[in-house]
Amino acid sequence: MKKKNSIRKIRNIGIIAHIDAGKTTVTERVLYYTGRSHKIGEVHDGEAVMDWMTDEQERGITITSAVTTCQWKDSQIQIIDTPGHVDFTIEVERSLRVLDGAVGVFCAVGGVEPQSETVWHQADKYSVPKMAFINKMDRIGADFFGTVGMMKERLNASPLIIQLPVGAEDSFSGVIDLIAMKQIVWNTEDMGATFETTDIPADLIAEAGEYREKLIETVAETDDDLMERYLSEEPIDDDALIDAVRKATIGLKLVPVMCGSALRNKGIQPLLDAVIRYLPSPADIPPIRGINPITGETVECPHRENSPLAALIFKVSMIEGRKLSFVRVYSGRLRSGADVFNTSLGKKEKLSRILRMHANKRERIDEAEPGSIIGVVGLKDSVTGDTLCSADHPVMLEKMEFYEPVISMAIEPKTHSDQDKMEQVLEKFMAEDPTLKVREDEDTGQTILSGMGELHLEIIISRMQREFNTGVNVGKPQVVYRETIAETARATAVFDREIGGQHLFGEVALTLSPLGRGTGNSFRSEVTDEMIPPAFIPAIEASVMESLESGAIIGYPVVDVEAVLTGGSCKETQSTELAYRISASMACKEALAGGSPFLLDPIMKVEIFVPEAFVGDVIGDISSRGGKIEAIEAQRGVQVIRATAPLAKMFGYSTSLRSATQGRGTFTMHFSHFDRS
Ligand SMILES: Nc1nc2c(ncn2[C@@H]2O[C@H](COP(=O)(O)OP(=O)(O)OP(=O)(O)O)[C@@H](O)[C@H]2O)c(=O)[nH]1
Repeated sequence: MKKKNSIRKIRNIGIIAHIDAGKTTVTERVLYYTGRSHKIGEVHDGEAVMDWMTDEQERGITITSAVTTCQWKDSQIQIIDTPGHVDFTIEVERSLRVLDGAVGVFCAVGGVEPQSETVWHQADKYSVPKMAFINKMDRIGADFFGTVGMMKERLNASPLIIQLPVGAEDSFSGVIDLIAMKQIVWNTEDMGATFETTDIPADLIAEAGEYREKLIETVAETDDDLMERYLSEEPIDDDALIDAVRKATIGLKLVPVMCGSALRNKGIQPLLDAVIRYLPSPADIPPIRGINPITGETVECPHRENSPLAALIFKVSMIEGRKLSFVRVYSGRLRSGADVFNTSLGKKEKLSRILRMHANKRERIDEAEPGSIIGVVGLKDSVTGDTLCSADHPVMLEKMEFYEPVISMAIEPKTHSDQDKMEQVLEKFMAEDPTLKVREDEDTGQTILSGMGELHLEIIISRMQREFNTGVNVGKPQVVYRETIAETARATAVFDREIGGQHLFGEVALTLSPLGRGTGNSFRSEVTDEMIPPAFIPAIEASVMESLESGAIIGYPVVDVEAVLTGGSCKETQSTELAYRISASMACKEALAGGSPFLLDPIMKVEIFVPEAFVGDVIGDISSRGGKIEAIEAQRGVQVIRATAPLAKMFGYSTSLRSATQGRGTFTMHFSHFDRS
């Protein structure tokens, strides 16, 4: 039996980093030193424990949000893998929601690079307390203070140096702990598993003293008690200092900075100690709030075992044909074998197993306490974003997001044997990813994949090929449009025919009128019972709604149209549901064609982060793409340009932004709404 952890001993953290800063290597070392992973899988050997998807290894990006639990001293650290690419911002944001703190890993040579700027800003948006680890101190050109400077400049962070590097590049041997005022030097023979704590060498005493003074001064500025003691020159003990650093970190006032070299096995153990010391436990952060779906009231879900259950599914994976849902428990306990209520689905689901995910094994546990992040087997219909709770205390933790797949791509199996595999693999992907849609094109019979962006679909295709050995031919990515009408149009259709020896009759008169953008479609009946018997109205409504799925121009779904059933007739013995369905569909198609139909573009909400000097060029480029600038504001040292732009004009934008900003600009892009471009 696993030792039970008190909630104060849990740390849920994410590691945020620019591609190549060493996130995987740091994570690997953490798993190694915490004793759960027995072999260090170097990234370049393709054996890293976290990066188990082939695609990630080849592309060098991390796209899963799996969680890995490890034990450090008497605490439990749960590492949530945060993906870093813009096309996956929904995944990034979802993982930022379930973690309580983050460690930013920076390369001591490259410093703060654009991609980490974006994720850092997102973490700021979610008020996530952070620490920084300046990695690769062994590399030529490693510059600890330069990187700290960039944290101020580019992230507008308030770094708090709590360690100094000893030596640099080849001679980097360890760190000076400015709180304990000791030197830590790593042994090289045992992969850095052991280290020695010594007095600070004479030649570094002055520098260490100076930085300790700065440390106390900076922390004192955030803490009145400490400031008083500092000003009256009272001695400040380590515990008081640690306590004040912890408060300032959790209060988002300071970012403790440490350093090391993950590859050379230096700096990881103090980093783990600092995660426990300075980053919050679930009990240190304000309780999450949800909505009671029945009353609409706000419900607080404190991290307490005796509160009603509230848990969030933040990722679903199909592993070996089984659905594994990753869940964060906020309130109450999740018990294996128990029924839970899925608020989003409005029904009960059975939990068959709860698994604690370690790097190299899954451990079955009977129950999960508040603050736990675990894998759950048995939830059949639940998807990412759903809330689990108890039926007598319903709560919805996350607003249902409305995903609009905006890019589609036709795919077909390469060979006959790929056909069946393709269907199975797509089914698996859809179970994992609520943003992926698959349908068959009625005219061509091709399978059409739709998703959130170009890269999203590209990754799906390459996973099909590499992980599942399923060959597919793919078409060009296409924008998914919507259709609507510009003016009111009326149509009457009569179905009057003999089918299978029976005479069928139905007459329907329909008026379609344009509605405001974003209203959706609606249906209303104005007919009397004599014109059309009420029993047939639901069938007519269903048929009209179905017909609106396919517009008159290209066949994209029709939106923002009001359909009014204005007339019709019946014949007592001949009118049937089928006849009304057919006539309603005919009338709808005719009215759509007569209402001056036009296409609506997916309009994207674009957020671009750039240094001041490039703002003019970026605005010019966005405007030439038909984009509209909504706001420009300074945020933590960079300019944030918020704009909307039609997706069709945003293909290849990342390349163009990179070249316009010497690689400094980054952006995120989300679907906003459909409109005329
Ligand atoms: N010299 C040196 N190289 C390092 C260090 N840490 C990581 N590396 C190397 O840097 C490269 C990138 O490291 P990763 O751990 O894959 O970086 P990452 O941030 O996970 O990168 P992605 O998976 O591409 O996002 C690898 O070749 C590592 O071996 C370090 O401390 N010193």
